Amino acid sequence: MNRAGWRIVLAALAGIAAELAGLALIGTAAWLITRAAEQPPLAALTVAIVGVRAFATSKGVLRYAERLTGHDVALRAQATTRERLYQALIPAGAPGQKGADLLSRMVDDTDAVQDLLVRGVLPAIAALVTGLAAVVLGLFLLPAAALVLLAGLLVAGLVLPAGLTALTRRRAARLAPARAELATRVADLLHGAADLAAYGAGDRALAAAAEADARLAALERGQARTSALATCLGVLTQGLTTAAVVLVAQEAGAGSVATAVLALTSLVSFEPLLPMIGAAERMTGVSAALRRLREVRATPPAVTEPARPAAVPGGPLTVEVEDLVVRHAADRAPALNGVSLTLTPGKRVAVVGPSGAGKSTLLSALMRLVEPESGTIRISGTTAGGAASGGGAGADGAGGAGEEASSPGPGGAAGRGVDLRDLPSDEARRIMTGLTQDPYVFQASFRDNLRLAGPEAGEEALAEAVRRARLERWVERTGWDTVLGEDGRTVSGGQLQRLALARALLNDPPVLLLDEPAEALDEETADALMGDLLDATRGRTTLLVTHRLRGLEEVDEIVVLENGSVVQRGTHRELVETPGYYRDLWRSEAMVSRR
Ligand SMILES: Nc1ncnc2c1ncn2[C@@H]1O[C@H](COP(=O)(O)OP(=O)(O)OP(=O)(O)O)[C@@H](O)[C@H]1O
Repeated sequence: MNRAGWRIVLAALAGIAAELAGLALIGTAAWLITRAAEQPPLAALTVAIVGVRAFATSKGVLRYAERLTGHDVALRAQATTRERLYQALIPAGAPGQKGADLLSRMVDDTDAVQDLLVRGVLPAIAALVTGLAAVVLGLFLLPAAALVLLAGLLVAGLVLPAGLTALTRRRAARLAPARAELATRVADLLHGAADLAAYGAGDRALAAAAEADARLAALERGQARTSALATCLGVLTQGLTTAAVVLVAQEAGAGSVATAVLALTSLVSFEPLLPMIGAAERMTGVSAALRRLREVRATPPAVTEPARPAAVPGGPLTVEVEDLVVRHAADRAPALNGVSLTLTPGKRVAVVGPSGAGKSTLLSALMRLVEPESGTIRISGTTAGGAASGGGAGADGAGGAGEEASSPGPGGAAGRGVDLRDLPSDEARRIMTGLTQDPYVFQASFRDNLRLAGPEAGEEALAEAVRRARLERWVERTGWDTVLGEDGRTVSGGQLQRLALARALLNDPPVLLLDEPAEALDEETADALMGDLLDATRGRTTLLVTHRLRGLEEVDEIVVLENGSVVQRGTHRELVETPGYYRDLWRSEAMVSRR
């Protein structure tokens, strides 16, 4: 048995010992009082007096030990569960559950693991052993009374909890949707407050939330009534069983000492059992919580990690995308349908196309966030194996455009570099990463928000990234250590985009990916940012996804995507002369800027 197993055994033994000490205390005390009433010589009572003291003291000590060991086991189990959950969530592509639901799984559902042990398994074992001990004692004193006690214990320990569980299950089928509905209504109220206020829809939304609240409250009241009734019936069973034991004992002429011992041990043997009725209700929720946790853990990761990871080729890297097909769901058309492009060291490629064309999907595939259905992404360097040197691929002049070298890793094909699928996904993201479509601002200082992309970065590197992202004036005003607000709400869209760009520049990956860097910026700022960005990426292997065409004269190749396929490719000069999406967009941009 492992250490966790031994800890559970220890906690269970401590719980059993504490309950048995309680039973023994009451049994001995009952014997002592009734026997003392018969006024025997003091010597006849000495052992019982010592026993009462010993059981009273040990009961307290054992109860303390039980709480200590039980909670130790439960908290450790909870920590392990949470750790496993994090491990299931870390791999690329978090499971389908999002936001509030995932948070509730992380917090409430993992608490259920603690309840399972502290309120379920461990007390149930102690209650079972105590009940058995009382019945065995009864068998020695008066078998008929023991049978009465056994019947009472079965009603309180099995029938009532089973009945309550069945009723709770039935109600849970209505409670869970009602809870989810209230949570959704409240989330809508909180997150949509501005829109609700803007269109005067706040009262309606509030009324809908109040209705959902009333429905949930009614269901919960019903559940509370059922649970209270079951607890009452448990106490009633305890009283009736004790009375029945006394009657049976008197009927059988058991004598006052035996009657008192039987009556009081019967009464006490119910004590650990009664909380099990309430626990049964909680356990219904616990089993649902455990099922939800299993669901998260069983969610397959978005991409498969290689069994034998290949080494990242060394030197400036070339990325070759060939006939890439990516489908987000089996029943949907492919988001990318046979896309090919090559990024040689120092080359800058822009990907443009209408909304939904598959631009972000292409970046996700390069970052190993989605698994391609077919096609390949190959990475080759100028030297074989080893870690790729970080930053500014091509900056040292090595490996000009089109230059390739073999980099035979264990899973790589010699001569043609390695397939991206043969690299661990975090390695893939170390060599190819950058600005994502929905950058997030953490509730932390500006400095820490930036350091996310370079924990080791010194002050100079931070300042340089800030300067290149044209953020220095804002940082001067707000300060490096200003904590950015919840959900980044103290940051404007433009500042958020610049912060994300600063992160990408600070991280300085061998292949820089930029998804809509000028998104949400006004024309003037967007132009300035794109100008700076194109300066900052000169000589750096870059894939730039953008909606704006201004500045693209500078990039080496432009790829136009439509419906997941490449419909045009070439330089800016070539594309503005060719009829198609690019020329149309270029003309409409020019018309807008002339106005
Ligand atoms: N996680 C996803 N699950 C299902 N479908 C998705 C997912 N991500 C994208 N899609 C679908 O794939 C297609 C391509 O989306 P993608 O985000 O790559 O386009 P895009 O060109 O980047 O669009 P935009 O310019 O609006 O960001 C769209 O039809 C989109 O609805």
